[in-house]
Amino acid sequence: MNALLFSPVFLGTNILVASAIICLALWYYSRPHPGPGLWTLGILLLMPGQYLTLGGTYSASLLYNVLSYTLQVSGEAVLVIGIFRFLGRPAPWWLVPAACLTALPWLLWQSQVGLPDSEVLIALYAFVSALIRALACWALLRLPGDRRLRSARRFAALNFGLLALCSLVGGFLSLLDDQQDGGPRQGFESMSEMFTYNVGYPLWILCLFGLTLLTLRRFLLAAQSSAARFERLMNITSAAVVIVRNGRIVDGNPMLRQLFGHDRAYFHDLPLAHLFKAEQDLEQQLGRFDGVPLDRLAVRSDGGQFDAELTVAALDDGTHVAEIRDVSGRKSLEKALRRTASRDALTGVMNRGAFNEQAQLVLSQAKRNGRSLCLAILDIDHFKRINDSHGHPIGDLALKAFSAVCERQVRRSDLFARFGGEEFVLLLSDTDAQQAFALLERLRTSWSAHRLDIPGGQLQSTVSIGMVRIDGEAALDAWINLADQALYAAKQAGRDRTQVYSGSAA
Ligand SMILES: Nc1nc2c(ncn2[C@@H]2O[C@H](COP(=O)(O)OP(=O)(O)OP(=O)(O)O)[C@@H](O)[C@H]2O)c(=O)[nH]1
Repeated sequence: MNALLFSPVFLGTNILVASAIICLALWYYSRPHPGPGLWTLGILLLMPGQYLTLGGTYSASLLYNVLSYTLQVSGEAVLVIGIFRFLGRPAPWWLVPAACLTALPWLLWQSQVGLPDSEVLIALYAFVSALIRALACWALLRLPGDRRLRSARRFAALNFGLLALCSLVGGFLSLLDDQQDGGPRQGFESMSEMFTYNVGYPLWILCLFGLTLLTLRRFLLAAQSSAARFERLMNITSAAVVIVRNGRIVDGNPMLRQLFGHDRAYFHDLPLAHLFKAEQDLEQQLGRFDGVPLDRLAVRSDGGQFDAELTVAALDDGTHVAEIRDVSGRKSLEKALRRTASRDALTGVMNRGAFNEQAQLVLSQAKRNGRSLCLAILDIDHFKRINDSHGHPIGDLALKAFSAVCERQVRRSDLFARFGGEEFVLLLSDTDAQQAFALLERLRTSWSAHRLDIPGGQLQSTVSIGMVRIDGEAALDAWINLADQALYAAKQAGRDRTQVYSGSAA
């Protein structure tokens, strides 16, 4: 028992347990990168193979010997396959059956001689493992891969090379052991085992250290690459990016200085909210709107303001990353687009779509407040004749002039729009029928008095107007229809007049 407890074999197997734990940790922390998982598997195969040889000798059972041998060579092979995978190469799985098949010559020899010879098997294992370890050394030295891993690879290769040499020497010592007096020996009595555990295992620990170094170096390189990518991204992005801790700026990219016009020192420890106009409790908002863009008015060093989009996202170390984008160009474009979409292209007054939208609002507000409203449709008389006798461009000029005459006279709160062709609509807020009639008459007479300068003379025209007082629950279309009826009546009555709808809306 004492011999077992102090046996170097026991020490060796326990070193393998520790190695398996280390490789397991390497695998866990480097997932999903390949390599350490196979190293762990290799050691897990080596361990039972080694335990089977506990006590320094193989048993007389053939099955026991073969099982122990194949477990150990498979473990060595899987470990080397792990190195191939770590270096990003395809896994040479053929190595496992090839290593196991090396037991065949020994089995054949045993079948001839009869008695199993453990020292010869140990020697065979030593020679085969020397080959496998030499392959690991070659792979680490020669296989292409990330140049930045070169020094760590050389270190690991050196140790695997030395381990391969050690296996060779161990193998020869096993054969020497075999020449000596027969019979099972304890670990202390076997030269090969003494050599393996005194030289081989320290070298194995160095190999393990080499593999750990390689993995750590890969972590470091990955972190460095990610930091370099982040830095590059920060430098080329068109947005200001800041790191914020407790609502205060810790770091920012060059665009931050460019956007706000301050030097780098100004931003250090500055509350993020100071970059914006209304300094609401931004810190609270940061928590609530994680990753949601917020519209803010940002303030430059010269006091100038610009529309900014602020997006803040929490990082896992308790800090926030904030992206500040100058969106003033986009905002003014949006404004221009909105304006274009709601305006009539020829006259510049509101178009029918925008009128319908806004008129609905005015109607519902007036209903709530009990205010009076009037709606009128204005139609230039005999407009076809203008087109026919002076041409379409002059017709366009007349439409523009009519719009200008009307716009000059209506209030800002009134809605004036071109409905299409030579037809216009006017919604008068807070206006009773009398006031509306007076205004419409003023418009009508202004237009008939207007003289439009055209090539070869002046153009004069009249307008007919149909008006209705909005005094019920009917929808907008219904009021437009009634105003249209009044307009028709005005046209029928000889044009150039304002006709008030006299019937009931119902
Ligand atoms: N120049 C120009 N003409 C237009 C435009 N849109 C419609 N028109 C013309 O306006 C004319 C409208 O003619 P009608 O609907 O017969 O009306 P009208 O000649 O004014 O007759 P009444 O309304 O009965 O007085 C048509 O000749 C259309 O081609 C435009 O944008 N520019």
